[in-house]
Amino acid sequence: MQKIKLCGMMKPCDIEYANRVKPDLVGFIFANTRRKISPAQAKQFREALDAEIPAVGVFVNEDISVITSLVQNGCIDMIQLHGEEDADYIRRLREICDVPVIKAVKVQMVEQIRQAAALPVDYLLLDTYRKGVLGGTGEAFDWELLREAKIVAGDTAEGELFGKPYFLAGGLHAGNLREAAALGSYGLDVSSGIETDGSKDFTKMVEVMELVRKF
Ligand SMILES: O=C(O)c1ccccc1NCC(=O)[C@H](O)[C@H](O)COP(=O)(O)O
Repeated sequence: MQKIKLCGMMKPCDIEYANRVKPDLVGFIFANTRRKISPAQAKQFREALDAEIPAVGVFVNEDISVITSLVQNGCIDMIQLHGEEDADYIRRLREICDVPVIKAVKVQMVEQIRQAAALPVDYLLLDTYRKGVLGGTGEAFDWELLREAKIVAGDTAEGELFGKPYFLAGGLHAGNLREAAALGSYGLDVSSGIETDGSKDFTKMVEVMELVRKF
């Protein structure tokens, strides 16, 4: 069954919703966007969150010491790098933090995916490129690029690209999830698609989870 990550938990009620709908992972944003939460909020959220649901900290070119402190304080269980973090940065981070790492790729061409897969990370997350926007665009990228990547990579393992399990992200919502799921990723990542007027929407979270659990 494909994993589902519900990203951008911003309020205590979002954690209550997550505990009820039980995604496989949730995301806490630490990058400078409207979804950013503080380390103190992350601590509170992690304590309130079902112990079986890993919390993924999402960062953009962050100081390694900031990430390390959040891991060591038990605020996050996984790391998602959403900026221009290179192999050297990731190696230094991994020397200190013994948790799984996801590298986001804002897909404009297949070669970017191949290069990201060569990094010392556990998972890839394919997201939408939009100039000047760090993430959470609410827009899908051209999935033809993913179909092309699958042919070029020639992986035999389900859910992998160039040997790495990958999440499909970017503009997913109840209306396009079936098509997205059929592309065969390891996991699906939804943020804007479970929001109304910029806040997480319990009804949309239920709808998305029910759909994904049926595929
Ligand atoms: O969501 C954000 O605000 C964000 C900001 C900076 C870096 C990453 C961010 N989101 C990371 C995610 O994993 C999102 O779920 C992913 O970008 C998809 O978002 P959406 O298109 O809104 O579903």
